[in-house]
Amino acid sequence: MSEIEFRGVGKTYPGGTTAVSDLDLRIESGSFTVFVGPSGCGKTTSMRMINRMIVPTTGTITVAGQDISTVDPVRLRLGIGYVIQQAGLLPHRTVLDNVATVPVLRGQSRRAARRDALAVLDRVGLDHALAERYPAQLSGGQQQRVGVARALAADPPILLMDEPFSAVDPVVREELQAEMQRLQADLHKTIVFVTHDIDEAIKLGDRIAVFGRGGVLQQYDSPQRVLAEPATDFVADFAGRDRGYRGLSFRAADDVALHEIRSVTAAQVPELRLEAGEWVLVVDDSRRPIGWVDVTGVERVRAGHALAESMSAGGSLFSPGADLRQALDAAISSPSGIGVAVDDSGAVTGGLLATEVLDRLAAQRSDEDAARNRHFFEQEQTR
Ligand SMILES: Nc1ncnc2c1ncn2[C@@H]1O[C@H](COP(=O)(O)OP(=O)(O)OP(=O)(O)O)[C@@H](O)[C@H]1O
Repeated sequence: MSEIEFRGVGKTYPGGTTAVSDLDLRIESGSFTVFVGPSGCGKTTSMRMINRMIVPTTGTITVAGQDISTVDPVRLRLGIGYVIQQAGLLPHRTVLDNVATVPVLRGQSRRAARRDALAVLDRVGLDHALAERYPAQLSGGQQQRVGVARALAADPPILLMDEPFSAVDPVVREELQAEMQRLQADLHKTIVFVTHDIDEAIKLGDRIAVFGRGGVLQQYDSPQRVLAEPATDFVADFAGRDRGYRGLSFRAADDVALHEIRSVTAAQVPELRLEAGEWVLVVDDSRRPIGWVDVTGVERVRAGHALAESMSAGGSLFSPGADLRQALDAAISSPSGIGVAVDDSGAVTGGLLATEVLDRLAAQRSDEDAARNRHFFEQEQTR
């Protein structure tokens, strides 16, 4: 068990800045908790008080029921992995030795620690070929993976992650987020993750703690509830005007209708007879989508231009198990207005329309509103 609890915790720095005010928070063992909020609202300070890098001014923090102010900080930190932005790797040690650092410090033989480190590299999706490189010889995303591997190597029950993915580009960031979700599904660590990005918080967190100015906790709730029922105007503002749209990611899209899509292979494109405004999907031999063509595209191909230059790139795809947000994204990012649905192998299974996705949303919401209002009318009658 590795539950973390803050009771009446405050931190005022020597200069007089109050970074955290009267924080009460219980982080369940095995949960993924995200501290989110704008810059300077005390997220990092709150996180660093968990491993005693920062000492609170008031209040108590317990880990697994034990007041951490009574635990030797070195011993405490052996059970708490820590991942930071830019990975914080030792520049003069190889990837493998970086990952093996803490186990060696804990007394494991170097040979055994290096062997185990290789297994951890597998866990975080890093090729063994990278093991003997130095950090500077890796991409930003690879460095972050090494940072995560190093934190996992000692198999600590708790993992603290301070903006670990904020310095990498958006595509790599999504990959790292997905990797984290996969890892957590396997490992069930108690993870505390700091970010200022509400989308990252919603994606990763089982629970989100939204911090506001002066380090005041505004809401501690599931991502769904932070979006649907913001506790304060600050949370509503921070979660953004498009929080209704973000909330679509919690709605299943399995009942959205799929229509047949008109599709051709690349070889068939020159034969197409299209009206203005008509679109046809180009697929490969395994029926995987390549792009869309309209009448202009077909004319360009006939005039001898390469197909790749004549097509319009497809939008995002709608995969099995995806939610309403992905369904709507697929439809509105497609040049034809038709979202492309694919199966697990990536082959086209049909098309979906934005208007029908919105109809599904309206139907789901009207059921929920009816259920809420029924309760309201019952209350009226019993008065
Ligand atoms: N060592 C320090 N001495 C004095 N003030 C500090 C110190 N560390 C942080 N602060 C101040 O405490 C407040 C909270 O900082 P903290 O880093 O916890 O916020 P944060 O929410 O993590 O912000 P960011 O996202 O920018 O890292 C800020 O006003 C900051 O300037």
